[in-house]
Amino acid sequence: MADTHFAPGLEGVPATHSSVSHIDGAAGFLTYRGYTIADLVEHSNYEEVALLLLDGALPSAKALDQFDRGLRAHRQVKYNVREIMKFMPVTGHPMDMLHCAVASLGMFYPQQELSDAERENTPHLDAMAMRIIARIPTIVAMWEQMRFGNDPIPPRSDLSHAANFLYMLSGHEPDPAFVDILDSCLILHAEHTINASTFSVLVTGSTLTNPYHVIGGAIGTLAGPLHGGANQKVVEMLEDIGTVQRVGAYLDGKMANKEKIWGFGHRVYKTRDPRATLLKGMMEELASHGNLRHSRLFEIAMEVERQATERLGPKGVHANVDFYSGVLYHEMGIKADLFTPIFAMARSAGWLAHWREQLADNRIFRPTQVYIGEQPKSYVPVAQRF
Ligand SMILES: CC(=O)SCCNC(=O)CCNC(=O)[C@H](O)C(C)(C)COP(=O)(O)OP(=O)(O)OC[C@H]1O[C@@H](n2cnc3c(N)ncnc32)[C@H](O)[C@@H]1OP(=O)(O)O
Ligand SMILES: O=C([O-])CC(=O)C(=O)O
Repeated sequence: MADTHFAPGLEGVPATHSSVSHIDGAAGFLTYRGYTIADLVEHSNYEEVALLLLDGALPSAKALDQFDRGLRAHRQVKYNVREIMKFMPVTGHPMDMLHCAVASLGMFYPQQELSDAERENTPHLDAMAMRIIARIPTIVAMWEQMRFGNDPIPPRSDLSHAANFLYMLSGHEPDPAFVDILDSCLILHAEHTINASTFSVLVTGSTLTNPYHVIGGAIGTLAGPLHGGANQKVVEMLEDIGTVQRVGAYLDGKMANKEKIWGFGHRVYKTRDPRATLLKGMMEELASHGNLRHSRLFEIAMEVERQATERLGPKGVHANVDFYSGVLYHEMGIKADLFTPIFAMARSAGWLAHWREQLADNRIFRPTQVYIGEQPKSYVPVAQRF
């Protein structure tokens, strides 16, 4: 069979119609439902952006208030989820924990797959989406306490989504500057067209399975180092480089061995990812106040970006969203293995918006393949095989 239509990694192949977000990869431009990410970071907050993604339009004050109250009211997870988490090895990666814990939420709800009536019932789907967005931060923050032998810190309903997460992570009143930064990071990570994890949402959702499987699968997909897992790798790489003076030799070694530079390159952007620009700007803003705790890491990051862009820019390989996010989280005192779970917290809104879009016009995903195996032949009994 001819393989003229085969595109490895489905590069350039449209998998769906969508109105959730749009990327101009040549210009380095990203919009959610028509609004630029820069505008949303400046004027909005994560709660509003999540609802914008889910509903398709900026909400009225009443709708936003209702959604926000819903998020605050559903932060608690059932005691049984905590019991399940108790059996997970504390040495496991938080993304593995999150994958299991989110999938397990489906067992605490009556239906295992969506009936036709449920699929067409918008308020029912809205409620499921809102509850998932509300609970992922709780699970991540609970784990941060539980893995060090502490009791989870109960969520607070008087705090915003970002503030409550930071509070639950540490048990301390969060620094308002860090709340603002995290809120902006959540906005910037909330959505990104048909990336690998969102594609997994479309495929899993198209079978009409429950949203916990859909989001669990997406979390597993995001965890990989070629996707969301790169943010942890970036900070590990910067630590490994250690000093600004070592950047050149480090990059030369990587290039010579044909190894990837973490946080660089993108299937769609052939210029700098606009989210990297905004994240770097936030780090510069923090630095301008002169009290960065980890300025060394930021200086190394900037030098890696400068030198890696000199080497890889001509190929269209530039810094992506994962390059500066970890440096920011590190500055906020967040551990490196929580960077990708924070990405998942944010992306849950985009995933669920695509899940809703898929259900509204569903057809099961079932692509084909180019068969390159053997033609039919006779079975050979084991005694006659060499
Ligand atoms: C949230 C996100 O998912 S953002 C992406 C996060 N992932 C990373 O940062 C991991 C590092 N980056 C990568 O592995 C890739 O750039 C990906 C996975 C993001 C995109 O992969 P693809 O679109 O398949 O790009 P592909 O691997 O074909 O790269 C094209 C060329 O650029 C090079 N290249 C791409 N990324 C990098 C990199 N990070 N370091 C060095 N070279 C790179 C490739 O070696 C290839 O070179 P060649 O044409 O000489 O063979
Ligand atoms: O779009 C992609 O392929 C990966 C990405 O940047 C994201 O998911 O945010």
